[in-house]
Amino acid sequence: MKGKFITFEGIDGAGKSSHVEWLAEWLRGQGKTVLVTREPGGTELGEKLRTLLLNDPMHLETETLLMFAARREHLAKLIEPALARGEWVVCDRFSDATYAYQGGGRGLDRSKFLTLEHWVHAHVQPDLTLLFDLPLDVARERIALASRVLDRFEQERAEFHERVRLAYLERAHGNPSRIRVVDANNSLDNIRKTLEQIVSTNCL
Ligand SMILES: Nc1ncnc2c1ncn2[C@@H]1O[C@H](COP(=O)(O)OP(=O)(O)OP(=O)(O)O)[C@@H](O)[C@H]1O
Ligand SMILES: Cc1cn([C@H]2C[C@H](O)[C@@H](COP(=O)(O)O)O2)c(=O)[nH]c1=O
Repeated sequence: MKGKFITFEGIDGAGKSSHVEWLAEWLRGQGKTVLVTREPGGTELGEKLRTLLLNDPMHLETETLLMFAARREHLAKLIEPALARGEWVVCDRFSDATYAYQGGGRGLDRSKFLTLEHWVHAHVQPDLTLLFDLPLDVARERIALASRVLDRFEQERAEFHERVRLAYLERAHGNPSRIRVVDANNSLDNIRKTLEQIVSTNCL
């Protein structure tokens, strides 16, 4: 049977990464072979681009093009071959993040996003996207509690992150069959029950 492509999305600190490995293990328990990966990153080149993207100031269009360059490499080297082998791919962020961060957060012209999306992966879209949604102040509190060094995006002002959140919700509204909004202002256990239910209903 064909593999599925599942992506995780949400504002910084929404709690995505706390569930990516968990979902992969749960799917393995259902007999699936699962590849876990992330964006920007996933490949050797993509991880180098990630370091630049998360640390070096750059023009908005440079940032957008590098996100899609990393994505092109990721699709060619990891995602498409894994799906072709019948494996499942669980990816921490994908193009919805460009829509939300570069589009919503920074104001990139939507037609430029659509052109790049069409060029780079018109033929591949996630089967399911889990959008972790929660109020910004809760996400900020979680990040503060984790006391980690903040990257270039995490250092952005609250208004930037509010715009990112709204853009994600707007994208979900426009793609209701692919993007499922998960209430991330909840316990890990409750979120996991929700994920099990969504994935079972939509993918298994
Ligand atoms: N449901 C939850 N309740 C309380 N704390 C949580 C919950 N989920 C995650 N956290 C904590 O919040 C912090 C951020 O979580 P995590 O790294 O999973 O978020 P993220 O969405 O992947 O963030 P980023 O995109 O910035 O990497 C971590 O310290 C994590 O332990
Ligand atoms: C794919 C993608 C990512 N970003 C931003 C969003 C996050 O702030 C960082 C990645 O960090 P994480 O801890 O792994 O979530 O990159 C973006 O702005 N645009 C994108 O397309």
